Parts: sequence; structure tokens; C-alpha cells
Amino acid sequence: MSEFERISEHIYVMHAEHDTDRPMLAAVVGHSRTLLIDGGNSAAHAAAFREYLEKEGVRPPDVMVLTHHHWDHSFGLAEWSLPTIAQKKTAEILRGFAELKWNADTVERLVAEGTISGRTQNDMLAEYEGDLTRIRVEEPNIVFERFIDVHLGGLTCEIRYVGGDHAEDSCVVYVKEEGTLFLGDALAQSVYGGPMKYTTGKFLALLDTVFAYGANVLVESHGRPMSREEFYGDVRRYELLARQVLRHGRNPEAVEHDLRAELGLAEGEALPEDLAEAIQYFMNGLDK
Ligand SMILES: Nc1ccn([C@@H]2O[C@H](COP(=O)(O)O)[C@@H](O)[C@H]2O)c(=O)n1
Repeated sequence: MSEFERISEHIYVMHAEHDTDRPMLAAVVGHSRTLLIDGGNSAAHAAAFREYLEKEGVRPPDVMVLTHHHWDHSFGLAEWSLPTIAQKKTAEILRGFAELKWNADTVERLVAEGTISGRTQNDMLAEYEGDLTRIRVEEPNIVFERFIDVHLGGLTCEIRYVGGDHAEDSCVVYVKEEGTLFLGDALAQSVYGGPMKYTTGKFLALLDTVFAYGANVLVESHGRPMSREEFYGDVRRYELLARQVLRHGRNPEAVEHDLRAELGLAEGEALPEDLAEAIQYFMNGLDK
């Protein structure tokens, strides 16, 4: 069941849906323009958000930005017929995807070569109801390298390339006057091209970049909007973990031991599952 919400005076969202891996879509509405953050994973996903915005009487999007190239954020692009802003690498990757003839064999080949995962294949099959020939990919047409600002009338969205493990082209979008930072999936581990990983240096540098905004609300594409306090509380656990990896290197037992102490876990109390997985991702990210 799709869930829509006006999360502030100027921001409307369609929340993430996990069954077919639909990320959150957002519309930032200024006096004179509306910016759409991410295009969705399919025409159906895009249409659902557009219909909600119409129903709410919101000014329709004038321009879109992609937080990164992954299918779930970009394959709905064609449905919107909008000028689309993307980082240079995002545009390059989607140009390549746009040239493919999409069908089950193409997706099978992309899985075999590690460009996407078997889980993505399943998510695509679910979203496209088994017919992968319905996939349409379009290339973005406004390309930037490091920063671009979009003025919406009384609101400025600062788009910034940050990279990271999840996708080499990840960007964040800061809605300055609202103090809201859209993180896309920038803080997540890698998902394609080998075992999932976090690279300690990249992860800590990214956290510094994120903290420097001093945002009041932080939004990850597959999560719920969080207050600064909630977000810092959650991500701080990963920061502690990354610092233990810097200290102990390829010694997961020592990492876990000291992390448990820092988190104040009692003897016998299980390490939260997400952190146990993340230890493995950080180990995968260490140089061989
Ligand atoms: N642990 C995971 C998480 C996600 N995937 C697949 O990758 C796609 C892109 O990742 P996002 O975080 O951008 O959603 C996603 O749609 C999943 O199909 C994965 O294989 N393993």
C-alpha cells in the first residue's frame, strides 16, 4: 500500500516501498518551481506519485534530479518528460543503459557480469510484473560534476556530488531554507560488483560531509525522515564501528569486542544484526 506525506510546508513525499524496492520520491515546492527528487523505478511508480501531487493541488514538477543511477531511482524518468539533472557519471551510465534492448536476456547478462545483482533481477521482475521489455531508460539532459544549485522561488536546493561505496555517482540534495538533507542511498554499502562492502576512509569522509550540513531533518531513500538527533544516534554506531576497523584492521573479533564496549552492551547481549553485517562489509572493504 503506497504511503504519501507532506513532511514540511514545502516538501511532499511518496514513502519507500520494500516489496519491489521503490525508494522515496520527493517534490520540493517553491513559489515558482517544483523540483522532483528521483524519478522512481518504473512508469507505475512515477505515475502513483504524480497522481498524488495532482490530487493535492501541488504545482507539478518542473525539473528532476537523480541522486544516483541505480534502476530503482532512475527507470521512472521517462514517465515524467522533464528536464533531468544528473551527475556526469550518472548520465554516462544511463546513456549506456538507454542503448540496451531491455528484456529477460539482457537482465540475465547484466547479473552474470555483476552490473546488477540477482536481487535486482527479482525486484525488477516484481515491479514490471514479469515483463522486462516494459523497461524504458532515458538519459538525463542537464549534467554537472560537483555542485549545482536549483532556485525554486524562496527555496534553494543545493545538489552536491559525494560518491561513496553504494554508487560511485551518489549525490545529496540540501533544501537550504528548510534544513532538510536528502541523502539518496549515499551512506549504504556497495551492492553490485562483488561482495558488499564499506571502505572505511570513504565512509568516514562521507559522514564528515553529511555532519557539516548541520541539517535538522535527514532523509535516506529507503528509510523514514529522521530528526538530527535520531539520525546522529543511528549513524554514530556505524562511525564507532568504522573507527574500530581503522584501529584493528582485519580482526573482526577485536572490532566487535571494542564496539560492544563502546555501545555499552552487556555480556551475552547480541550485537544488533545490522552492525554484525556491517562488520563483514567493512572487512570486505579492506585492502587484500
Ligand atoms: N543488500 C542489497 C540491497 C539492494 N540490492 C539491490 O540493489 C538495488 C539498488 O540498491 P538500492 O539500495 O539503491 O535500492 C536494489 O534495487 C536491490 O535490487 C541488493 O542486491 N542487495
